[in-house]
Amino acid sequence: MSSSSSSSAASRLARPVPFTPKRPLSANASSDDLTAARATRSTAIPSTPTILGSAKKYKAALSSESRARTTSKVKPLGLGSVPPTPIRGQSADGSRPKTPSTPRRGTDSPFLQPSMSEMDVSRIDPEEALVDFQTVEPGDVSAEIDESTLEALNGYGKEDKVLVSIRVKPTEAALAWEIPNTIPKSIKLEQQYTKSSATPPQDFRFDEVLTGSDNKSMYNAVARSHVCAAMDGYNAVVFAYGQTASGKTFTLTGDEDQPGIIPRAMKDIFSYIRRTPAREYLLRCSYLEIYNETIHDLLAPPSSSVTQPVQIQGTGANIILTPLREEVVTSLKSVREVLQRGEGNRRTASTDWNERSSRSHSVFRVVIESRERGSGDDNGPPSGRTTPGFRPPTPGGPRLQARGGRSVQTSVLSLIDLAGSEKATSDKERTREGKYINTSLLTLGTVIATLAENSAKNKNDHVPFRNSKLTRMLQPSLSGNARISVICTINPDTSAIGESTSTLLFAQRIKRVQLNAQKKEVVDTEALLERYRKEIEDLKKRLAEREAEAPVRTRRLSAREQLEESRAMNDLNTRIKQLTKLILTSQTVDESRGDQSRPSSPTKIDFDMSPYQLQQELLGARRHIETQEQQILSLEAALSARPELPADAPESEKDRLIAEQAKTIRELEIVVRGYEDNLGEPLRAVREDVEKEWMEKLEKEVRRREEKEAWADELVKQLEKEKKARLKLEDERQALASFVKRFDTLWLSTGVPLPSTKLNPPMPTPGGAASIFAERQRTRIVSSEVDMPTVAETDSPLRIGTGMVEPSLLEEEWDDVKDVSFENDGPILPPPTKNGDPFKPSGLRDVLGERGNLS
Ligand SMILES: Nc1ncnc2c1ncn2[C@@H]1O[C@H](COP(=O)(O)OP(=O)(O)OP(=O)(O)O)[C@@H](O)[C@H]1O
Repeated sequence: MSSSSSSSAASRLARPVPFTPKRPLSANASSDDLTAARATRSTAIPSTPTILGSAKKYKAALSSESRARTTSKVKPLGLGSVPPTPIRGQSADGSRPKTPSTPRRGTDSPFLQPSMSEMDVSRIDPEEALVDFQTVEPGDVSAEIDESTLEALNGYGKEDKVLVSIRVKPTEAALAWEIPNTIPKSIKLEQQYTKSSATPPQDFRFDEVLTGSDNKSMYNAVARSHVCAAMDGYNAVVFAYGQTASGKTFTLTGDEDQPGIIPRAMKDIFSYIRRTPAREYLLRCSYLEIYNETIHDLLAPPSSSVTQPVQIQGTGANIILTPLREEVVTSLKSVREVLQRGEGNRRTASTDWNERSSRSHSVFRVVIESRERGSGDDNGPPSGRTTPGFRPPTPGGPRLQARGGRSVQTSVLSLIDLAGSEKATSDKERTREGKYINTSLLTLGTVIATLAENSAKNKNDHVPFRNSKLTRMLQPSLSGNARISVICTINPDTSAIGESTSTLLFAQRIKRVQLNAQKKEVVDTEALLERYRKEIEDLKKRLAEREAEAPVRTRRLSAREQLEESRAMNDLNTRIKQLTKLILTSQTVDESRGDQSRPSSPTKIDFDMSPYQLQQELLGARRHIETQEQQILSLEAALSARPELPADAPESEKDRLIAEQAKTIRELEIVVRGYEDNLGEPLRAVREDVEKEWMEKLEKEVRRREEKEAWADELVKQLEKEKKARLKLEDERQALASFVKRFDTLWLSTGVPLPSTKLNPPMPTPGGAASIFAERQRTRIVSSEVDMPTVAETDSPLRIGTGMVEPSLLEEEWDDVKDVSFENDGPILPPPTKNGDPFKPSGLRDVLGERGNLS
């Protein structure tokens, strides 16, 4: 690069970039043209955002544990720094009292069983949690989100590709990259740094190429549309990828002067709520990091996060992280508290390149639950919507889900700061971390490459999501069900050409990944929002009952009991107020701007349900569907039983009634469909679990059977051999018997009386055939006990009683026995003749034959 071009490029890169409109029709289109083009491409945001969600089952628990780890510094946050919130009842050592979790459906109110209470918001004093979230980021006026901005931003909702942007870090050093004015949103290596000057440097083109330090324009260009998509019901993921020290954390978190994507996104979320009066919201945040391939919950107390790492459970797109703490946030103040706590727990360290390098991948997640506000939400207990156009057949008759019929839309916004790829460092520990970081980034690269290849060639090759925790966790999003924006950060120095090129190649690959994010409508009565609503309803009923009984009761109570009674009623009141405050509406967001009294309410949610619990949930949901179907039937009956309109009724009146009826039916269909969708996930999960369990059992049985068969074959063989050996023994016995008989006959024929001591019977001698035989048999039994699987007698094709084992020799063993000897087995002496003459040997040999015949 020449010095003049270098300086001009440097000034271009260092210059803050103004808001960059996305995807112009042509390189020189005016901004008005662009806005118009985007507006036509996008769908107008409905005044009532569409309903979506996935049924999440969880146990909720409010908790106020928020001890920061002492090992790491707290990075400055974009939301400004505030002193830690003092908490009433804090102990001397700074630890806060632990609050148990919310009782599950069907349990009594925590106020009736204080010791069992799992959700005690009353411990958080709103007065002590005061915060002015406007002071966090003066100048960034949330009112910027107006209808037209939203429409324009939502243009990206129609995209099925990942939004890929490059952010070039400002630098004082010599630049190796240029951003040509002629080709918009492109970047290329200066000619002089390409290896072969004959080849022109490659132009890398992206959705955005950003320079400078202005985080606001960066956020508007690459993340805002995705935050709005998440508020509109789509899952959305924004992540930063790049070499170490290239500016990922600066992009995601930022600093006090330039807040990054996370604080800006949270502010937009609250703005969105404020400008959406028709809906009410519940927001939950979680924050985790993947360090050396272990997932740590950054919001859990440090000790428990170390001892209890977060596990990824489930398969495919249905993964669950457990145990993972989620905290309900109701204001920017509570968000900031959560962020500060999580940031404090992140692992950072000084490396050769970055004084404060992230040594882990961090994921900040916001679960957004929302639903239409019911007619009874403002005054008195919510009673649900009365079906439009429906006149109940009986007073107070069927209503559309007074207890949980309104659809709840759930979406997740994930903001991810990946650890930076790096070379080996001078520090051993950093090098070890670096290996894990590089391996998981490599896996991410492979996964993206395979996905891109699959999309391009319409293939279905195996994607190695399971090769790292990061890709496993991102699997649902990368598989398509999320809108994704990736910001690839590069350091344009000449010293980092290799790393920057590799980042740009990664960015090019991810651009080819196909997405298909969907919204779906579900009726999720288990959603926390719904549970809060239900609990409020129950509590109000209890309070009303107590109040009605109060005049009679108090007359019977002692002074102390009266005091307790009034305390209990106070508790009920406080609880109702607190729960009501947790449910955000545009009205309460506005109120909280004014009185700043919304408490921060950390809530623990964990997702570890056993298959049994899941099945119970499933049964409950099924019963609910049946009820719904009954309701539909009775509603349809009621509709058809309606008095007909008089013939002379105006057409407009008829049309109105028809439209109302059609709407009613549509709503009922949505309710049922929602339940069916809702059931889909748990059903699949349960089926997969059951199938897996039975497949394992089956495989085990097959293995056992094969082992048994092999054993049985072995026994049969052994039996055959024993049979042969026995036959041989029998022959031997018979030969011996016949020998004795002939001998006796011969002796008798000599006329000499038989001596009183006859020929000794054959006895086993040590080392002889019988003892070898007994020894072999013993060894066989012992070895069969060791090697053979234990099989019940009834299982075995052969029965072997230990006491019944008779000595036997296998054929080859028998052959080994060279000498069959008997006790006193000396030479057979001829019997003396009557007159004392020696015996005639020839006759005897005739009778006996060769001695060898006996063996
Ligand atoms: N666009 C930018 N404008 C101004 N300063 C920047 C920019 N990008 C990065 N920096 C500065 O560069 C330094 C390193 O940035 P940062 O910590 O964000 O890098 P990183 O990619 O997150 O590194 P690591 O992967 O090691 O965590 C910080 O001091 C940051 O303020």
